[in-house]
Amino acid sequence: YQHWYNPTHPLVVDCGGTILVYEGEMERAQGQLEAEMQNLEEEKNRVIEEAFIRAESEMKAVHDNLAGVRMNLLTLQPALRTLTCDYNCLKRQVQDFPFMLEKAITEAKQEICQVIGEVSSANQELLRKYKREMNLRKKCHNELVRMKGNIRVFCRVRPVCRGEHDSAENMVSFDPDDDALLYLSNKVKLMTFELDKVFHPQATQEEVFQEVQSLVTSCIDGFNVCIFAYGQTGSGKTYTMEGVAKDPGINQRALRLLFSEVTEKAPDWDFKITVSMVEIYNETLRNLLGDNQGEKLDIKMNPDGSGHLYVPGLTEFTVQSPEDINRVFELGHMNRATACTNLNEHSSRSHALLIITVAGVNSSTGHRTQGKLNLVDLAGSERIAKSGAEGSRLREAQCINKSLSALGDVINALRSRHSHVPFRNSRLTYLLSDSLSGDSKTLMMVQVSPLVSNMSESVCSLKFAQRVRTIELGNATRRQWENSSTSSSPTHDSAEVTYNTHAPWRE
Ligand SMILES: Nc1ncnc2c1ncn2[C@@H]1O[C@H](COP(=O)(O)OP(=O)(O)OP(=O)(O)O)[C@@H](O)[C@H]1O
Repeated sequence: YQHWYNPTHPLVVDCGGTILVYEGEMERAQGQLEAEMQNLEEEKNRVIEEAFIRAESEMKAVHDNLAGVRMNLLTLQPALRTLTCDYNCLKRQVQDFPFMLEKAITEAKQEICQVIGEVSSANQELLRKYKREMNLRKKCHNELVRMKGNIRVFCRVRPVCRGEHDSAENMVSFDPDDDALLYLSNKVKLMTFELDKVFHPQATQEEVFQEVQSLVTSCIDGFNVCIFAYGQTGSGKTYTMEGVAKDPGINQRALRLLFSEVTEKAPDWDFKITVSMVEIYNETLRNLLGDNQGEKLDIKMNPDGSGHLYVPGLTEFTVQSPEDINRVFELGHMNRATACTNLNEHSSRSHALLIITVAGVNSSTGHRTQGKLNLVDLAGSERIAKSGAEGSRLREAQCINKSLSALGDVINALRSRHSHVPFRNSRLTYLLSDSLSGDSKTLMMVQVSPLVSNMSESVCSLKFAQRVRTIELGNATRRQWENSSTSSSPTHDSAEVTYNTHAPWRE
C-alpha cells in the first residue's frame, strides 16, 4: 500500500478533496438529519401528549358514563327483581289458572245453585204472600162494594139530534159542581135526581167508557158484571152500547180492552175470551151468532151439577185476534137485521145481549178465574097506552113491561138482600141470574132524551133510576141467617119465586 500510495499524487490529492467535500456534506446532512429527528421527536411527543389528553378526557367521559350506567344499574336492579318476581308470579298464576278457573266455576255453580234455591224459596214465599194479599184485596174490594152497594146507576142525556124540532126550553139542566145531580123542569116544577154519575149531552163515547172500564176489566179478576142501557126508544141506548162505526160504544170498546188486557198478561196467564150474542124478543131467546136464526133457545140447569144455568145450542165465538172482534159484531148485526123487516123498530122492542166470558189460568200457580161481562141494550121502556095497543103490539108491550119490571124486582131483592130473588119472572133475569147475584156488579145506564116532548118518559126513567139507587141495603149477616133458615141452598138460583114487590117499578 505505501508503495503505490503517494499522498502527493494529484489523483490522491483530488480524491482527498472530494472526500473532504463529501465529509462536509455528510456532516451537513447529519446535522439536518439530527434536526429532523429532533423535530420528529418533538412532534411525536406533542402528538403523544395530545393523544394522552384526549384519551384522558374520553376516559373521563367513559368513566362518567360508566358511573351513570352503574347508577342506573343500581336503580334498575330492584325493578328488575320486582319484574322477575312479578313474572314468576304471573307464570305461576298462568300455570295455576286452569285449576283456579275450574275451582272458581265449581264454586260459582254452587253459589248460583244456592242463590237460585234461596230465590226460589223467596219466590214461593212471595207467591204465598201475593195470593194472601190478592185474597185480602178481593175481600176488601168486595167489602167496599158491599158497603157502597154493588149496583151503580149512571145517567146519560143524549144531545138534540139534527132534524129534531123541539121547544127551545131547557128541560134538562146540570149542576156545575156535582156531576151526580140532574134537574128536570117543566113549566110548574123542578125535579132533582141524584145518581152516581150524570153524563151531559156533550160527553163522548170515550168519556163514558172511561167511567165503566174498571167495571169491564174486573171480569178478568173473575167478577160477573152486568151493564144495562135503560130508557125509552130513541133515548140513546143503542148509541151508548153499540155506538156508530166511527165511534163505537161500550160493547166494542169493552171487548177490545179485555182482549188487550189479557194479551198483556200472557205468558203468566193463559186467557180465553168467548163471546155470545143473544136477542130476547117476546120472551123468546135467539142466537145472534148462530147459523139457524129461526131456532128458539131455552135456558136450562147445567147437567154437570154445578147449579149453573146454560143455554143449549148458544154459539160461543172464541176471540183470538182483533179482527175476530170486528167479525163478531158484523155477524151479530147481520143476523139481527136479516130476521126482521124494520131493524130500528125491532131493536126497540127486544133486548140485545152481548155476553163476554173471560176464563184464565195462571201458568205458575194454576189459579183459575172466570168472569162474565153482560152488556145489555134493553128494549124501549116507554109505556104503551093500554087502550091504544092491540094484537102483536100489545103482546110486545106486555113482554117488555114484564121483563123490565122483573129486572127492577130482582135488583130490589138483591140490594135489599131478600132471601128470595125472583130471577125466574122473565127470560132476561133468569138468563142473567148468575151475573146479578153473589158479588156481581151491576151498572144501570139510564138514557134520557132532552126533548120536551119526551118529558114524561124521561121522568119515568129517572124515577126508575132513583129507585134502583136508593133501595135500602139489607144486612149481609141477616141475609145469610135468613138463607140458612129458609133455604138449604145458599144460591138464589134455586130459590122459589115467592118475592113480590109492591114497589111501583114501572108506573
Ligand atoms: N150521545 C149521542 N150523541 C150523538 N147522537 C146520539 C147520542 N145518543 C143518541 N144519539 C142519536 O140519537 C138517535 C137515537 O139513539 P138510539 O138509536 O141509540 O136510541 P135507542 O134508545 O137505542 O132507541 P131504540 O130503543 O129504538 O133502539 C140515533 O140517531 C143516535 O145516533
